[in-house]
Amino acid sequence: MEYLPNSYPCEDSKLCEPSLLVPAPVLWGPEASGSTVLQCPPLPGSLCPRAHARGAERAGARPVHPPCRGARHDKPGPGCVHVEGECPCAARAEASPQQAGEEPEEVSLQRPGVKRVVEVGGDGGDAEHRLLLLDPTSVSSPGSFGRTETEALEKSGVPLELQHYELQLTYENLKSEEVLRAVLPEGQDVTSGFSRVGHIAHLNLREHQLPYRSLVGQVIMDKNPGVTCVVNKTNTIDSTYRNFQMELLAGDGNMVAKVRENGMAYEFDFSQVYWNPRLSTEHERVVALLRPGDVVLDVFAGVGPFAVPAARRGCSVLANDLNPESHRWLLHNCKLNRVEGRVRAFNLDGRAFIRGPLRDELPALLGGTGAVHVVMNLPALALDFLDAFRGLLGGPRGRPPSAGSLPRVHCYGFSKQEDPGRDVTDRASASLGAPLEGRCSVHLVRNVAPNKEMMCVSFTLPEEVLYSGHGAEDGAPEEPAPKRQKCEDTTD
Ligand SMILES: C[S@@+](CC[C@H](N)C(=O)[O-])C[C@H]1O[C@@H](n2cnc3c(N)ncnc32)[C@H](O)[C@@H]1O
Repeated sequence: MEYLPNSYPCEDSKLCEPSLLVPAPVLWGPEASGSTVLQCPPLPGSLCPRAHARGAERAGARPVHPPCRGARHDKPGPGCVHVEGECPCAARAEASPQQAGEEPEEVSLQRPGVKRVVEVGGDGGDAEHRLLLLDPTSVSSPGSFGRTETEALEKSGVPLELQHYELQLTYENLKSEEVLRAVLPEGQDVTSGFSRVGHIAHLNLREHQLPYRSLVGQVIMDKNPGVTCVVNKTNTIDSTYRNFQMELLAGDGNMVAKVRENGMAYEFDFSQVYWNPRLSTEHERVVALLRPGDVVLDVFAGVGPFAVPAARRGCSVLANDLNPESHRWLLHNCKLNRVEGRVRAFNLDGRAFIRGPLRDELPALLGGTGAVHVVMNLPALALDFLDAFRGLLGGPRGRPPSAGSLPRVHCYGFSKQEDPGRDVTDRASASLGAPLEGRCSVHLVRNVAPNKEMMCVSFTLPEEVLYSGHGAEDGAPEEPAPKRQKCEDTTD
């Protein structure tokens, strides 16, 4: 692949039209019988690492391409074979199809705005033949075809030969990684990975990428239909409300996102509240535990991803959040999903909510027919809030005989310990003042960072905690939580 002299976009955030000359392998065949010519063009290693790697693996050697360059991604990107122990990224490698012994992926050239089947010799040329353009990153020789493809070609009488075809690509036809690789200084991470919340793409650029932030933002917006706003998260997170601090890289700056999760619609100002698309499975898991008629007490409700679907399932919900913006959008989302009749929303500190509205309602709720679930998703701090349940319904008489089943608590916590399950169980026990071992279940929610897990510990609130005569003082915790704290993890 060769860059034309005018093919480089300018380096100051404005892109001019780059164009590339790409010798793409071509499948050549008569229209009817599909006779095919395949010939391997010389492939430049930097642009087709997969093809090189595959050849090398076939020959029993190690891949010859540089390991993947993405600084942060969950799995190797296109054209990238992750080399365990060599990749600079923290990727949890998934075997490539080739490594897993599967058929290689689609071999025809797939690029936006490029026709895969072209006339031979231009319009009015050879009426007998058509060219099928192949992806040079997948096909380097006839041996690149998988068994199914080879059999199909043989069956159609297509000889295995490759032809060269010169293809002129413009900015429109390039993928974001290719554009960024062309415009960023050599050796620079080509990070085009981002998370998406509605129309907003959010990145987490590293220090050395910041000089190119506007350029990266523009390319991501151009290359991803529906993205009209690109922001960069700064490395700090406001620990009180868990919303990101962010700067606008490209686009209209409209921060009000509209998303769907597990069949529910949500709207919120992404710059003001917490929202994490990676929690959708966890929200679904917990909501699946609920039955119509149950009661949900959501202490750190955010904009409603537990509360709204729980209400839709037929539960009554008390949902609380300290952030006035979360509270506002929670009310909005209840209306949006027509469940406002089942949700009562509060704007209190979690401890005040537990020792206020929750305590007031609990005796009546425990005598009811439905189960009572308490959800506490503030993983950095929630385990510490469990002491608010000590002696919550305590008194000289203890538990009244008429009290029904005790509440089921689902409390989240981060752990960096070798045994995160034991760690969160021990911390929950210490906070409650009662041992939970053997009386709880622990669920791994997700890996948040290297050596950092998000866990959920679920248990029935022990009677000796709820009805003990010695309650934690009402109001503020004994040691006030820091107002702001630095957090290495910017995703929660
Ligand atoms: C990690 S988010 C979880 C939000 C939502 N439950 C979810 O699953 O997406 C934690 C929420 O707790 C709220 N919060 C933080 N500190 C709080 C406190 N002391 N009391 C009540 N809510 C608090 C934040 O505003 C944020 O919305």
